[in-house]
Amino acid sequence: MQRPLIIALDFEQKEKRQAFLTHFKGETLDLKIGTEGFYREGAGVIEELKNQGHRIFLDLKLHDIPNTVKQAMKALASLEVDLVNVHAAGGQKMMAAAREGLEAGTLAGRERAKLIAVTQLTSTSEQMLSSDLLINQPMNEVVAHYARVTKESGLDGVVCSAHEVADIHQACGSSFLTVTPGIRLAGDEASDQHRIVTPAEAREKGSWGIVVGRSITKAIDPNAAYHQVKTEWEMNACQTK
Ligand SMILES: O=C(O)c1cc(=O)[nH]c(=O)n1[C@@H]1O[C@H](COP(=O)(O)O)[C@@H](O)[C@H]1O
Repeated sequence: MQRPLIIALDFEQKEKRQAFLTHFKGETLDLKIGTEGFYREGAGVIEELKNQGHRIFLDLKLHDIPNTVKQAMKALASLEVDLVNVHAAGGQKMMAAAREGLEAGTLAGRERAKLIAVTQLTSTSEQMLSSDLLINQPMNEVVAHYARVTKESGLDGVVCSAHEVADIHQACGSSFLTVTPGIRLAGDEASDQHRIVTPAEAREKGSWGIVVGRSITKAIDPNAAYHQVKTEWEMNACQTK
C-alpha cells in the first residue's frame, strides 16, 4: 500500500459487499475488512478479495492481554494481508507482543503486514474523552502520546484523525504512518463520527492514508464517489509537492 485510499467494506450481507464491488470491475483497490465483515464471513472473505488482486487492511483492532494478542496476531499473519491493527490502549507490552506474534506468523520470504495502533477512535469527541474515559487532556496531546508509545513499541504507525497528524509527525517523525478514517465528502452526514475532514483536508494535513466507508459505499453511484474522493486526495498531493 502506498498512500492508500482504503474503502471500508462495512456491509450487513456478503451479497451486498459483492454487489458493491461490481461497480469496480478491472480496478485494483485498497479495501478494509473490519469486524462486521470478518465475523460474518470468516477468513474466506480475505482469500476472495486477494484472489481479485486487491490489497487488504484487516481491521480487527485487537485489545487483550499481551499473550493473547501475540497468539492472535500469529494466527492472523497466515492470512497474508497488507495492514493490521491493535488498540494502543492495550499498552506498550501488548503492542510489542502483537509485533512479535506477527513476525512469528509471517512465512519466511513473505513481507510482514504493516502493524498500526488505534489511538482514539474518530467517533470520540474531546468531551467524551473526559466524560466517558476520564482522560482530562486535549485530544491532540492524548493522541500524540499514544502515537509515541506505539512507536516505542516497534509498530509502523497509528490510526488517528487527520486533525492530529501534524502533532504525531512532530512527536514521531513524518515517516511514521498515519491512517485516518473519519473522512467525509463535503455535505455528507458525519453520522457517528466526530473528528471528520474531507479527503482534500486529509491530504493537506499530511495523512499517509485515508479510510472511507459510507461516503463511497452509501453513494448512489459508488464508482463516481470513489473517483471524486481519489481526485481530491491525489490532486491536492500534486498541489502541495
Ligand atoms: O480502525 C479503523 O479503521 C477505524 C478507526 C477509527 O478511529 N475510526 C474509524 O471510523 N475506523 C473505521 O473506519 C471506517 C469508517 O467508516 P465511515 O465512517 O463509514 O467512513 C469504519 O469501518 C470504522 O470501523
